[in-house]
Amino acid sequence: MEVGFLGLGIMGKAMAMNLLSNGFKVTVWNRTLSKCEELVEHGASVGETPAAVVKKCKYTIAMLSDPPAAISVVFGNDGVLEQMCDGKGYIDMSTVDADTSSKISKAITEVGGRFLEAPVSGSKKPAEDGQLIILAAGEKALYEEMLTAFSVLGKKDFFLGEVGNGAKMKLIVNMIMGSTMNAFSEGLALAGRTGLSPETLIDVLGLGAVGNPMIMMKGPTMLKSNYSPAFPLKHQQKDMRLALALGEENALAMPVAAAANEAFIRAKSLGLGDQDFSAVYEAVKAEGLKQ
Ligand SMILES: NC(=O)C1=CN([C@@H]2O[C@H](COP(=O)(O)OP(=O)(O)OC[C@H]3O[C@@H](n4cnc5c(N)ncnc54)[C@H](OP(=O)(O)O)[C@@H]3O)[C@@H](O)[C@H]2O)C=CC1
Ligand SMILES: O=CC(=O)O
Repeated sequence: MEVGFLGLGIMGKAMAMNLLSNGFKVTVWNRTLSKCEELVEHGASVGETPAAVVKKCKYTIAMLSDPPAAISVVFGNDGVLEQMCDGKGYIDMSTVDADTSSKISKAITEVGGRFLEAPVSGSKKPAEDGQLIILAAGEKALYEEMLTAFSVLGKKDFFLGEVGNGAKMKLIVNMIMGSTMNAFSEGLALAGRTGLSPETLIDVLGLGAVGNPMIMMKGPTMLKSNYSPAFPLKHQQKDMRLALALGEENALAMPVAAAANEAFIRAKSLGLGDQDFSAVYEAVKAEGLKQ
């Protein structure tokens, strides 16, 4: 199977690499073209523009940072739409809101193309290990044609119906993740303030129901102030913002998520946007010191 791949950030690079090592022919493009080099060493071809990739490939996957990036790669100069035509499939795996996804879907299908949104849950390591959870929605037949690729990229896929449902599910999952990370950060900070050992807190959590995989994996690195990015904090804040907008559209107040979003915004203003999202712990500690 030959696929195009647009966006070689933390996730896209790992996903494209997985496809290559499982026998797919992959043509890659990235805004910063130098990031294609490592993939080329592993057998990928390079498309000069998103349009060139779509021209060459029947199926093109995108993994881009946020709604403006997803929109610009489709609608911009030399963008996806310029070569989209009958029978070609576009699979957007970026985390965006349902409106962005619907706008892209409409434009692609209006020129005869086929669209699937397929955001993923799981971070850098699951992407490297082909263990993502894929939340697909859109054209069912295209979903079925992509199952071979999804079985390489993920451990489980869900087909959730109409365009927008994958985006919504992903934002809800990440809203829970961001809120949990904040509660955990406050717990670590409070343990420290009260003279308890944060390391012991993690041990205690690990023995009970509250010690989820995220806490157990991130806790020890947070205590070492190691925030090497697996999931960049700026993307987690984007997801909180989009989830809060989804809450507003559906008349649901989400004060816990709103408070977590504020903490991520504070962390960004401390220059932590490109660090791992667990760096919100630094913002929690800094805020605590002010009081
Ligand atoms: N990291 C993670 O753990 C997970 C991330 N996600 C989601 O996946 C997506 C990608 O995440 P991740 O790989 O971590 O992000 P990165 O920040 O590592 O990569 C972002 C990618 O988007 C590209 N990009 C950004 N802006 C533009 C633009 N205006 N035009 C064209 N390309 C652009 C970047 O290109 P360039 O290299 O030129 O900057 C890069 O290829 C995000 O939506 C994120 O929320 C989902 C699950 C897990
Ligand atoms: O979107 C991030 C993730 O870990 O999933």
